[in-house]
Order: sequence, then structure tokens, then C-alpha cells
Amino acid sequence: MIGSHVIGLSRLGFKRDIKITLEKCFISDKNEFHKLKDDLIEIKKKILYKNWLIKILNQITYINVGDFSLYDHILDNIFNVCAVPNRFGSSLSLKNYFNCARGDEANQPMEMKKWFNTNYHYIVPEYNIKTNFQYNKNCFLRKDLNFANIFKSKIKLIIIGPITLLKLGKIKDNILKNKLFLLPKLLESILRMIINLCKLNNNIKIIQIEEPVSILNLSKIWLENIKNVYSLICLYFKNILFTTYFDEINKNLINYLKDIKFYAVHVDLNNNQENYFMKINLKSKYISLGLVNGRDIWKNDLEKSYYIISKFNNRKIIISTSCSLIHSPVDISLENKNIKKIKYWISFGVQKIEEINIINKLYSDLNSGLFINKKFIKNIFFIKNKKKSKLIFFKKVQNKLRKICFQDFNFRNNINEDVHKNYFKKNFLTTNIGSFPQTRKIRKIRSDFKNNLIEKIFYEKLIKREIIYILKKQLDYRIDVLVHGEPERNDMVEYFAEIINGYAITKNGWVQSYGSRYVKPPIIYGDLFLKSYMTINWIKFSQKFIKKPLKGMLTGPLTMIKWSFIRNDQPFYITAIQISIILNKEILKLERLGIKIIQIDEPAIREFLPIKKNKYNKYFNWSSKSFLLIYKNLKNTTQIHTHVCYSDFKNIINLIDNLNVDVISIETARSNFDIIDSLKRYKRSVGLGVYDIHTNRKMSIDKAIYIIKLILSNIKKDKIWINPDCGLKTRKWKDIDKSLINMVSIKPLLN
Ligand code: MET
Ligand SMILES: [Zn+2]
Repeated sequence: MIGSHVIGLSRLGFKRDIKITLEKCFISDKNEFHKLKDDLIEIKKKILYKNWLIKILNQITYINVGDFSLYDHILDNIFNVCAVPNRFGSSLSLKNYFNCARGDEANQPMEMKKWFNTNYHYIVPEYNIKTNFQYNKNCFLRKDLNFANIFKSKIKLIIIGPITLLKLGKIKDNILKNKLFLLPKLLESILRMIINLCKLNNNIKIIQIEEPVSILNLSKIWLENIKNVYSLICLYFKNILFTTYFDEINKNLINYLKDIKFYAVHVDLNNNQENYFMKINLKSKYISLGLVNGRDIWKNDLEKSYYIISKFNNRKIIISTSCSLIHSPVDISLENKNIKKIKYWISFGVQKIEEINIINKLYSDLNSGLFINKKFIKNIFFIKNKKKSKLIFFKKVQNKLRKICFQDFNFRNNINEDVHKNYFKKNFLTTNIGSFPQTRKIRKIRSDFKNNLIEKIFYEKLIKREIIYILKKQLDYRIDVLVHGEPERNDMVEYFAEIINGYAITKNGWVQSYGSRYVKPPIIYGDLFLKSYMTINWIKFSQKFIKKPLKGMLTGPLTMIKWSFIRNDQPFYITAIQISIILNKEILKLERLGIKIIQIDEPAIREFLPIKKNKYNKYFNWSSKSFLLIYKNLKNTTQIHTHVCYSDFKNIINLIDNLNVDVISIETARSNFDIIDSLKRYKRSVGLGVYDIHTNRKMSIDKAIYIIKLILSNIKKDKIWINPDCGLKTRKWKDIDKSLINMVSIKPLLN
């Protein structure tokens, strides 16, 4: 058998075992915390134990220590080297670890950011001139290593490399000019840590140092430093597994690394990248092939994997997942009838580990017993079965796709601005982004209906009652353009996915988003088409009750894809176009109903941006095309809004411009000067998200006015709308009442 390993494993437990205790810890006082802590550690041990056992049962060469985290692995690594931000003091306790992640009475939490192009958020390290790295002798790794001794297995120690730890961090003072200044001390602490941990447990046979920043554009000075750091590390340690994932390693970096004697270099073969990696010439003894995709949910095509391996026949190889399995749900065997029809095409985390075992056996001994051959044959069967399944291909959809031509992309070139102005004559129009508080009552109505406890008619009656309440509230606040409030939607993507054919919803397919927050992305498995209209019923009803304009509310194709698991048998953009065709039908129906404004949310538009700059244009091209298709045959008098949930749109301002929407609503509550600058180039209307809905604090009138006045230097007042910076579903009525009154009250102060 050749060697095998798994880059990382899910930390949720099979049934989100850790969530409840974790969340209790977040809100507990000192005494309670003390008691809860022991429970938490017990749960963690159970999860670790199961994770190790799965690997052992599947004959994976190494069990992992260092891939578990109670909140986030970057935060763990910050604690490993004592880089706690000053405002949280120097304590390395678990309580302080949670304080850093969640904030405490006095301090803002550390920032979170999306982990490369995934939906996982990591905690952003903070540095300043005084950051004093040291090896934390009580780091979590130590305890986990002790515990791992119950198995006598070979251990793979996992840490985040010093370059990634620095590069992803933020400088928090005005003195430190260059993060690389901190590198020597950081490197020293990491070396000390590895030496100490290896002394502690001599089952550590291999050290996975993750440097995902290797896929980014790196300046010469960073490249030189990576070379120096790893030359030194590999001088001390002969068993370093240099680990990259998500994309190709930066070409220039390969030159810098070519003489370093790594034990192995791990590469992600997820996107047909084998040809790229076949050619790279590194001195590592082994190449670790990330064959089993850690980011999708499809069965590995074992035949294809075998073929890829054969291309590397001049190298010594180890077999692995492309990246950590935290991006994939835990175990398909927990699924019930919801995805019964497609279950045999799917692999979640546990099944992916089994696949590594099969690939390994296949490769090592083609004549291995009947058992494995059986699994291989079964795999070939299911892969073939999927390729021609009637569940996937629908002639009607395929025909529509084939017929799409240039004229179908409505560029909205001849928008009549005067018509738009005639509907809404005032400057600084106010509106909302869509959702309103999801009260316990609303959730119960939905879950009762789902569990067949109430009839459809009754369910609709109850939801309509909620809509009326939300509409009345907005009239009280004197909002100009109203929304129905989305009480029928749990999660916006899941809501639409339930209605669209070709989508499946899992029961337990949870994936960590951050800390104790998990998401359950629906699965797109086949051609997408509508079973019925998706929003019309609710909008039609709402419209009857008000004279003021009502905004229709849809989710765009990019978000529908990015927040789902998608097909691996066709490119993204084909799936996007299928969604756009559906949205087109819906939007035309809304127009026919007399809805004059329609919002198509695209909160994931930025997350989709490829990692490599040279892929930006391709993304801009297909994503804007799919958006323009939604407007096919739409009148130019219907006003289109979109909403994105972040302010950092420096790199995508051109893309947003190409969507040809009339109004884009963005987050400005935590505004910085970057947005104001970016807006200089933007010629259309902008909805300013002046109310920060991510905290339960009341909206500040002064701050909002200050920001709007700054923005007025770049955008005319008849192009400015005022709104919260996202939907209000996570807020309570008592929080939003005052804030929305405040929001409307700033209008007269601006005119
Ligand atoms: C994550 S963006 C959310 C937009 C959606 N319309 C809402 O208001 O909830
Ligand atoms: Zn949003």
C-alpha cells in the first residue's frame, strides 16, 4: 500500500454534536463556563475519537492532530504562538479564546473573513510592532496529542505555516509597516513548538504545514522569504508535508521552492489541474495527490483517479483529499428520504475517506481481493448510471439552452430614466432589503406546515397575516418602497431550491460557516426548471393591501449556485443560465402583476471571484451574461435593484456595472473611504446600507448623515436610496423599530 492521508476532517460531530454546548459556553458567566468546559472537552474527545477511528478503519496511514478546532483553526494557530490581540490581554485560556472570537463586554471580536473562495470564515490575525510570538506550552495540540496515544497509529501533526499566518493577518498599529518584520520571531516560535510536540509524542511521523497563500500572487520579497523559511524548516525536519490547496501553486513560487527538500508537497487536483502539477519540478520525495474533492459532494470517479495517478508514474506518490473535509458534510448515511433518489451518486466526508482507501488499494494491488474490486465496480456503475440518468436531463431545458442567442441578453441600454423618476419623484427614497424578524411564531408556522401538522390553506393564511403585520409596520415607519418581508422563507437559497426541480435538500448536510454557525447548502443534481411560480402568490396578496410601491424579491443565479453544491458534469455558467431562465419567467410574471421594482439579490457575487486575477474576466463575462438573461423581454420601465452584502467591491465594480441594474444596495454602515472611492466610477443609483443590521445596536443618525454627505461628493442625491445594509431576519422587532424610524428621519435632514 502506498501512503494516504486526509488534509483535515469535519469538526461538527455526526449530528452537530458540539453546537449546543459550544453556544452555551459563549453566553455563560465564569462559573457556568467552568462546568461547561468539561462537557465541551468530552464532546470534542468523542468527535476526535470517531474521526480517528474512521481513518484507522479505512487504513489511512496517518491520523490527524491539529485539524480540530473549537472555533476556527486560524484562531487556534494564533493561540499556539501567543499572538492574542492586546485588547484581550495575554491570557491563553479557553475563555479568552472565545472572547477573541465573539468579543467580550468591553471589546469588539476579532474580524472574520472568507477563507479563500469558500464559504468558511476564518478569524483574521492582528499584528502590531509589539506582537511577541512565543510557543504556547499549553496549546490545544498538546492535549490532543496526548489523547491520540490511545491509538498506536502514526500521527500527522497539522499547523498553519508562518507565511500564511502573517499574510492573512492585519496590521493594527501605525508603527509596523511590514508584517515580514515579525517573521523571524514567528518562525522561531513555530520551530520550538514542533520540536517540543515531537518530543512529546514520537508517533508524529509527518508534519503538515499548510501554506494556502502559495496560490496567491506574491511579491518578490514574500517569495524570497518563503524560500528562506522552508529551507530552514526542512533543515531541521525531514518530514515536512508542504500543503497547498484550492488552486495552482503560484508559478514563480515553484522556482523559489525547487531545491528545498520537502518530504512531500500536497497539491489540489480538484479542477483538472493534474497537467499543471505533473510538470512542476520540486525536489520533494513524494507528491501528495489531492484526488478526492473535499469541496463537492459527488462520488469520486475512481476510474478517472486511477488514470490521473498513472500520469504521475515517474513520481513517488501519497493519496489524499484535495483540501480539508470541513467544506463537505459529514456522512451520507445520515440522510433520509429527501435525497433518496440521488444518494448513490453522493459522497460526504466519511465516504470520501473510504474512497481514498479504495483508490489506494486499487493502485497498490490491482488484484486485491474481491471486496475492493466489488467496490470499484459499483463505483463505475454509479458514475455511469448518473451520466445517463433520467433524473438529470430534461429535453425541454436542454432545448431552451440550445436556443439562447445574443438577442436574449437584455442589455437594458435604452432605460428611460425619466420614466423611473416619474414613479418616484423624491430624492433619498427609503426601502428595506427584504426580510423582517423571523419570530418564533413564524418559525413554528413554517415547521408545522413542513411536518404536515397544518393544512396548506391554513399555513398560507397564517403567513399572510404575518405579511400584513410587516407591511403595516413599514407604513408606520413611512418607508417609501415596501417589501413583503419574506416570512415564508427560512433561508433564501433553500426556499427557492425547494420549489425548483433538479435541486435536492438534505436533512443533515451541514457544513461549518464559522464557529458554531453551519449552513446546509442544497444540492443541484439535474437540469433546473420550475414546478410553479416561486413568489407570485405572496406578492400578489401583499400588493392588494398597499398603495405604495412594493418591491418583488428574488435571489440571483450566482448566489443560487455559490451557496449550493453544484453539478460536476457541466460548467457553472450552464447551471447559472438554467437558473436565469427560471428567474426570467418569474420576473415577467411579476411585471405583468404590476410590480414596478424587482430586487435580485446577489450577496455571493464577490465570493465567486476567482483566486487568480487572470480568471477574473472569464467570470465577469459569464456571470453578467447570466444576469442579463433574466431581463429578457422585460420592459425598460421596470426598475431592477440588486443587493450585495459587503462593502469591498473594489475588484468587482466593473462586474456590477455590467449587470445593468438601476439600483445597487451596498453596505455602508461600517463605511470606509474605499467604498466612497469605488463609487466614483459608478454611474447608476446606489442604495446606501446605513443601518448596520449585524449588531443589535440602534442605528446612529449622525453617523449615517456623515457617511451620506461624504458619498454625496461622488453621487447625486436623486441617485441615492437609503436602506439597512442587509435583511432584518436575524433582528428582533424591538431592535429594528427605533432604527427604522431613525433611518426615515434622516431624509429631511439631507434635502
Ligand atoms: C444575505 S442577503 C439577504 C437578502 C434577502 N432579501 C434578505 O433580506 O434576507
Ligand atoms: Zn445581505
